[in-house]
Amino acid sequence: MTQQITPTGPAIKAGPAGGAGTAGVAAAAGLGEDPLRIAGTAYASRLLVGTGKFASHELMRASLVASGADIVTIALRRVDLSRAGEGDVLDFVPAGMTLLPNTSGAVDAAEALRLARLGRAATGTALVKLEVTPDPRTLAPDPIETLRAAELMVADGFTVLPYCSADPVLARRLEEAGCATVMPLGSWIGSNRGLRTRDAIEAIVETAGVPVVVDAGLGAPSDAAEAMEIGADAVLVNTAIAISADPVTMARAFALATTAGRLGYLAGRARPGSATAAAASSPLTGFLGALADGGAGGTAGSDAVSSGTVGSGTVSSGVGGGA
Ligand SMILES: CC(=O)[C@@H](O)[C@H](O)COP(=O)(O)O
Repeated sequence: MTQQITPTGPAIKAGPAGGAGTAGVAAAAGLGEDPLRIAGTAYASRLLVGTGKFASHELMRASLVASGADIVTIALRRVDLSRAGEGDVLDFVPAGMTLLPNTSGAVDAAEALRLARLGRAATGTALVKLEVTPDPRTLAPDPIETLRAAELMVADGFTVLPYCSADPVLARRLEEAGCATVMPLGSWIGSNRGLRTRDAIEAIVETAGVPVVVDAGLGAPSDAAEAMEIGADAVLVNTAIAISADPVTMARAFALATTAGRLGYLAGRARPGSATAAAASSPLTGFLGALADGGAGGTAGSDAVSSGTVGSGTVSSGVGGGA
């Protein structure tokens, strides 16, 4: 069962075939109270998934279920907008998932808007993942046309989630234009090269007032964890799941990694220390000496003693423990 917490707002239900779904990993990890909020709707899962490149619709469906995702993006160009035929890809999106139609293939703002309007008419959702990628080599988002399209779409009543360059200035402009998220790229779509834009993503995260969803290029679960650890609100993954040897297991792995990264971020990660010097994990001075002064005795290596605290709890460590 997917874990959309507030099944109201702009989200629509997809997939007449329905499905058992899977307990959202995020919910299972106790993150039900830490939902991802997009345009007033809360979602338990912070992993968004794409639907391209799967070997079959059935495998796609099983992978979506395994991902625990609440939001699934689908290229409007792939959808039979007339809904005339049987077995359209939409029929394999598990019930309960929120459809996020995308304008993949659009080369300018006008085309993106046209696609988005067709999609809204066919699916009933005002949510749109804006993609304007005129360069067939890199599929890099066109920042100028993306901003232009975002302004047009917002004015037309869409809830706009734009795929964009990892550029803090552009991200701010998209937010000012009324976008519901920003979705900076980790690396080129389908490249599986991971978080090549890490520094820029960190800069975006620092100032963004809308959710930051790292989209594209995340090639391994650890890439998703890294993006979440630096404060991204969510990640979107397609290729790395779809073309893996076992997409269902990989979907699950990305779900776990996304949750792990989020927990790491919430826990407040330790800052990296010196590159040239260690910092002992256990005190090296004033420890055994204090015991001797207090007359507690104890030869190193004999009794277990209490040492220090971790968080709020006292932990026990054997005397003579190293760094
Ligand atoms: C599916 C989608 O919306 C794209 O933005 C993109 O395909 C995701 O990137 P990867 O395929 O690299 O995960």
